[in-house]
Amino acid sequence: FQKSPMFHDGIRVALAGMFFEFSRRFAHGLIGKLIDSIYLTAVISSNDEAYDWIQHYMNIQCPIVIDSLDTSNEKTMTQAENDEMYSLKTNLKEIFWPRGKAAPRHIIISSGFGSHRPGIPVPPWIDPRNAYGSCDSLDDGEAEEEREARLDIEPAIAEAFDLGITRYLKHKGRSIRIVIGEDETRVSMNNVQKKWLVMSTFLGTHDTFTSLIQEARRQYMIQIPKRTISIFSPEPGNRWYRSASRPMRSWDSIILPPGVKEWLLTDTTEFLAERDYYEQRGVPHRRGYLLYGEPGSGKSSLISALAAKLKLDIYIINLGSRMMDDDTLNSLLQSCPSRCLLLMEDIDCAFKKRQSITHDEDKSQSGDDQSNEGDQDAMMSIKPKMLYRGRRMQHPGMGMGEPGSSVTLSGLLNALDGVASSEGRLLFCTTNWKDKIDPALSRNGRCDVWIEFTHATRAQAKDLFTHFYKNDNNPYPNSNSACSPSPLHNTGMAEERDLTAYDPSHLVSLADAFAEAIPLHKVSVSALQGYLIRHKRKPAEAAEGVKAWVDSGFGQGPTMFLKDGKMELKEIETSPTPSTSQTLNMPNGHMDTNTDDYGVDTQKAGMQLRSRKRASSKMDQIKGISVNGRGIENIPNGSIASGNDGLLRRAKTHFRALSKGKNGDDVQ
Ligand SMILES: Nc1ncnc2c1ncn2[C@@H]1O[C@H](COP(=O)(O)OP(=O)(O)OP(=O)(O)O)[C@@H](O)[C@H]1O
Repeated sequence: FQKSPMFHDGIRVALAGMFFEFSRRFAHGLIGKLIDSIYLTAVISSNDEAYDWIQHYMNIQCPIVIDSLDTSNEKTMTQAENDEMYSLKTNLKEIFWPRGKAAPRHIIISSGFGSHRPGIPVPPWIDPRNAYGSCDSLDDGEAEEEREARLDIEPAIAEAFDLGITRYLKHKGRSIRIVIGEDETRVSMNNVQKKWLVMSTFLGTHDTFTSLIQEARRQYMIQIPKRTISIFSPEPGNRWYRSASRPMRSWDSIILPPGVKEWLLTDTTEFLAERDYYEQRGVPHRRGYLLYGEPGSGKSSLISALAAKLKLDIYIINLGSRMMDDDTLNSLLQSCPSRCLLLMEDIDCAFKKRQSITHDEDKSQSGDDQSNEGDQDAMMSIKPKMLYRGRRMQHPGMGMGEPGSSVTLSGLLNALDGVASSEGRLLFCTTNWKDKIDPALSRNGRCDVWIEFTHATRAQAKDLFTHFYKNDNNPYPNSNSACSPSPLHNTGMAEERDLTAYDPSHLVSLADAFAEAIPLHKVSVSALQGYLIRHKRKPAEAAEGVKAWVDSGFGQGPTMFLKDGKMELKEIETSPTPSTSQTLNMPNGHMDTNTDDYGVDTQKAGMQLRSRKRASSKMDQIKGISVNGRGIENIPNGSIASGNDGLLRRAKTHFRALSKGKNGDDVQ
C-alpha cells in the first residue's frame, strides 16, 4: 500500500494544499499588518459631540440631496453639480481616487414627523423652524396635502446592511475614509444603539484627524447655531453618555416673580466667569442651588432655560437609580466636565425611601414598634451615622426585589464637596419637599442658594397670559415651544391664530382680568398653562371663562370620558387645590395684593435684590432665595435666619404672630 503511487500523490497534494493555505494566510496577515502600519485609524463614538460635527461636515462637503427636499437645496449646490455627483464618471473616478465627490449610494430616509433623533444633526438646508418635526403642521396655512413632507436623510450604516459603505472626505490633501457602524454589543441605557464613526487615512498623522475635527466643529458652529442642549446620563462603567438632545427652552417663556430669574442668571454667569477669583482664594470653584416647592411651578423648566441661556449641557444623576452607589456617584461627579449643569431631581426621594427603611430597621432592631410619628419625622431624624452601615437597601419602589440605589447621605455629601469632585460646575437639586432635605446639604459648596417656588402669583398669571397671547406679527415667536396643536382644538385654526385682531391695550386688560380671577398661591403655573393651552388664540374666551374654571376647582379630574357609548368633554368639579407647601408660605390673607411678588434678599454682598414694589414695606423680606442655606424663609426686615430647625421654628412663630395680628389667618 505504501508503494502505491496514489498514496504518494495524495500526500503531495495534501502538503501542497497545506503550503498554499499557509502562504495565503501568511500573505493576508502580512498585507493586513502592512496596511495597518501605514493606515491611521480613529474611532469616535456617537456619544461624543465630535460625531455630530463630522457627520455635518460630511453633509456639507458631499451633501445628500433628493428632489423632494425644498428649493433651498439650490442654495447649497447647482443642478449641474447635483447631477455630477450621481454621474457614472464621478463614481468610477471615486473608486480609484476617492475625494468624496460622489453622492453616497446607500442612504436612510425617514419622514421627519416626531422628534429629531439625538446625535444626528439637522441638515443645514432644512428650515430650522421645522427641525423638530411637529412644527411642520403649523406652516403658513398651507393645506396639509400640498405641503411637502420633511425628509431626514443620512448615509446608511455599514453594519446595518452589511454593505461596507464608506464615505470619503478630502482634508489637507489627504483622503480620509469614514465608515459609520453600529456597535451590537453596546446598547446605551435608553436602548439607543451606539454608533461609531471610524476614520482612517493613508500615511496620516494624528494632526490630520484633529485638524479635520476642528474644521468640522467650526463649520458646525457657523451653520448650526446651538439650538439644542445635550442631556447626559450615566451608563454602566461610571461614564456619561448623551441620552438626548432637546430644543432650547427660551428664557422668556419662564414666568417667575420679578427678579428671581434675573438674579439667578447674574449669579450663575458671575460664578462661571470667576474661576480665577475662587482659585486665588483657595475656594473650590463649585456652586449649588436647591430649587424647592410646589410641583409644576417651573423648577425643571427654569433649569433647562438656564442651561440654554448659559449654553451648558445638562448632566442628570438619578440618585434613586439601581446602578447608583457611593462609588459610582463619586466617580460620575469626578468625570463630569468642568463647565456643565449637574442636575439631581427630586433629591428627597432617594433618601426618603432609604431613610424610612433605615428608620424601620432601626426600630425593629431596638424592638420599638410603637413609634407612630410617621415618615416625616423619620426623615428629619435621620442621622448620617445610620447610613454609614453600608448595607445595601431594598428599594421598595423598584419591585421584584431588585436592589435599589445604595447612595448614602454621607456618600452624596462627600461626592459633592470631596476633593476629587469636578470644579466649575453648577449643581441644581430639586425637590417638592424641602423639609425632607438634610440641612447638611446646605453647607457651602453643596447647595449655596435655595430658591422657593410657590403656586402662581397674580403677577405670574398676568405674565403667563401676556406671554401666551403676545402679538408680534408672528403668531409663533418661539417655534420650539408651544407648537403642537391640541387635538381638541384643531378646527378653525386660521381665524383663531390671528391675534393681530387684538389691540395690545385690550390684551393687557384681558390679562389683568385673568390675573384678578386667579386666587393667590392656589394653582400651579402648569395648571394655568394647561388652561391657556385649551384656549389658545382665544384670549377673550380665556379671560371670560377663568372664573368658572377657578370655581370648578381648576378643572381637575378627567376632561374626557365615555358615557352611554358617547364621548363627552366635561370638567369634573373638585375642591380647589390645597396648598401643599411645607414651607413658610406667606399667609394668603395676610399679604395684600401687592405681595404677589417675591422680595429677594441674599447674604452675598453685591447680590442683594429686592422686589421693586416691596422695597419699603415691612413685609419686604426674604422669600424665594436664600444663600448658603441661611435665611430660608419669610423673615421680616430682610434679616437672615439660619437654616436650622430652631431658627426656622422661631421664624414660623414670628409669622404666626404677625399674620394673626393682621387678619387672624394662620400659617402652615
Ligand atoms: N414658572 C413657570 N414658567 C413657565 N412655565 C411653567 C412654569 N411653571 C410651570 N410651567 C410649565 O408647567 C410644566 C411643568 O413645569 P416643570 O416641570 O418645570 O415644573 P416642576 O416645578 O419642575 O414640577 P415638578 O416638581 O413636579 O417636577 C411645564 O410644561 C412648564 O412649561
